[in-house]
Amino acid sequence: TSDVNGLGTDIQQHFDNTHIIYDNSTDTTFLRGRLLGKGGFARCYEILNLNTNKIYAGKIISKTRISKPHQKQKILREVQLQKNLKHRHVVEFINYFEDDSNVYIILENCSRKSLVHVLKHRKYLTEPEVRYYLRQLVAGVEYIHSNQIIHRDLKLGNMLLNNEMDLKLADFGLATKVDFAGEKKMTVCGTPNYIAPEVLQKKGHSFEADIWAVGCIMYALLVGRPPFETTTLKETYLRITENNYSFPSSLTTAAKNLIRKCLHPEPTSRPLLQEILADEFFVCGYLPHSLSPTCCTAMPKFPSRYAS
Ligand SMILES: CC[C@@H]1C(=O)N(C)c2cncnc2N1C1CCCC1
Repeated sequence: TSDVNGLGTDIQQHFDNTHIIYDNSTDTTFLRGRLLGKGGFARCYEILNLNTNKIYAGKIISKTRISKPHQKQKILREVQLQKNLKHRHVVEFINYFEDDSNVYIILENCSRKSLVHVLKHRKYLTEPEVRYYLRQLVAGVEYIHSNQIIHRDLKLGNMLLNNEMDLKLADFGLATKVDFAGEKKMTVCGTPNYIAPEVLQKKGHSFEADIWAVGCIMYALLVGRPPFETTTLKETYLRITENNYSFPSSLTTAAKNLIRKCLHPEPTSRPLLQEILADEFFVCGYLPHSLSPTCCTAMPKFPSRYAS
């Protein structure tokens, strides 16, 4: 392939011009690139903005798949929630447009995929790495909660990494806006991965459901598997309602204590986001302010003066 638009042939080869996407609302032409994966109704692709030569991630949903009004509403609500959010640790919403056959959601590109991929390579992470990722996750969740939004599907697959290894919170498909102080949501349309007991039991839920998920994420990053994982969904749900999980002996006391607080069955007994960052786990251990991309595939050796 010749270097037609100065991108360099290594990137150029990802984009063939058989898939041209035109956004007439901004008079912008995109090339559709390689498939990144599927999420819900959407097929996700790298896409290249030919006006700016910048690469984005595009969620492309065929209109045939959202023929029923409530399905289109779901997409529009996701866009509505995400489009006004602007934070270093929340995926940036770029644009939404439609053509005859698809709707398009253009988002910030996260070239290093998600923490699912990191854990696939690494099995489990060191405590300093977990502090590094959790600090950014908590910052992003703090921001969306301050905008009255509950994410409701925090999980490793929605924790994406850009080229600089910054964590970006993604996928507001199950998110909801709290309309008044003290409002309790009664239902979720979809199945959250790290679902909290109060959501399962339809007792009314709010921001605390995201804290439960942060506890599940912290456990999964340190142990290499989720706290309530079993072979069937029914058994997993039973363990969640029974609060039945255990720690491997490898975990430090500070890590176990923080996870235990986040996984408290009573939502109001769980820590606030600010309390998580002030917890002994964070304060009494080394928190790297940057992480090499090699940590996606190999265990880092932190300077020995930073014990754990
Ligand atoms: C486009 C969907 C999703 C996403 O939201 N962003 C921002 C993203 C940004 N960059 C790469 N991938 C992204 N993904 C992946 C695609 C498959 C699963 C999640």
